[in-house]
Amino acid sequence: MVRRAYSIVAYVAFLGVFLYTIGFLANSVVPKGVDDGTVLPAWQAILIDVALLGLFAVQHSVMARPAFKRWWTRYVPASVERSTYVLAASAAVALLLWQWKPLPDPVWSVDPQWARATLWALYLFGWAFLVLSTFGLGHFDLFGLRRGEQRFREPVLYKVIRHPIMVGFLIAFWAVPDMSVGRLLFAGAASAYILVGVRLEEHDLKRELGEPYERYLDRTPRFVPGLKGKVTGASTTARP
Ligand SMILES: C[S@@+](CC[C@H](N)C(=O)[O-])C[C@H]1O[C@@H](n2cnc3c(N)ncnc32)[C@H](O)[C@@H]1O
Repeated sequence: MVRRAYSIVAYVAFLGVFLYTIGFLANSVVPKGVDDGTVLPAWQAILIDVALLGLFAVQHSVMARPAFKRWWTRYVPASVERSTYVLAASAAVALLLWQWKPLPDPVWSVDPQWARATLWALYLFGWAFLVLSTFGLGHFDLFGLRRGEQRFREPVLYKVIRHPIMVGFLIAFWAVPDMSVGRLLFAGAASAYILVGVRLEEHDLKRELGEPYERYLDRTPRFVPGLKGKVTGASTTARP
């Protein structure tokens, strides 16, 4: 009962932070957007923002490593491991949203109304696409509400690319009509983290899921549909 309540609290925390982030990066609806707040000297703002992004990256990657999971499930019951991970990630993002220092100088600003509307539509599409993708992998397992077994899955979007959730984030980070220096720092650093993070994830999944995932790596591109040819028996068996 207590565990159930804990996992619901973690999920609600994630949902709150997630929805706030959509408004934060759009500079609308929420009280403090990415370009709002006290403007500090640029070097100070950059130091603080990079530290906040770094904290999230360390939390997210270290706590996801199998060795770390083995170690801390000696202290945290395995049944709440995922919820604790979700809670820690939500706390790291909440801290970032709260303490983020703006660098509001414009980098680009798109003028024609139709282009602005298209970019906003793409922005919302990115968020919707990533939410949809989570359901393919088991939304409630991913966010700690249910404890499913770790097994290889290849739902529809994952047949086309290996990382649709990350593609959704990348679209949402870059599809923006008004790009400030601060927003660019966020998009650049978060994108770099995604490029590293997916490699770490693939490395772990190869070990955990074995051959089905190895074959999957061979036949399915990372981010861009069609970049790699469809699998042939030869490409799979040629792998040492
Ligand atoms: C936040 S999700 C991101 C998944 C993927 N990188 C993406 O962008 O869609 C991370 C979790 O998905 C799991 N995962 C990723 N690909 C998977 C697959 N094909 N089958 C099963 N689990 C997978 C990983 O083990 C990890 O726990």
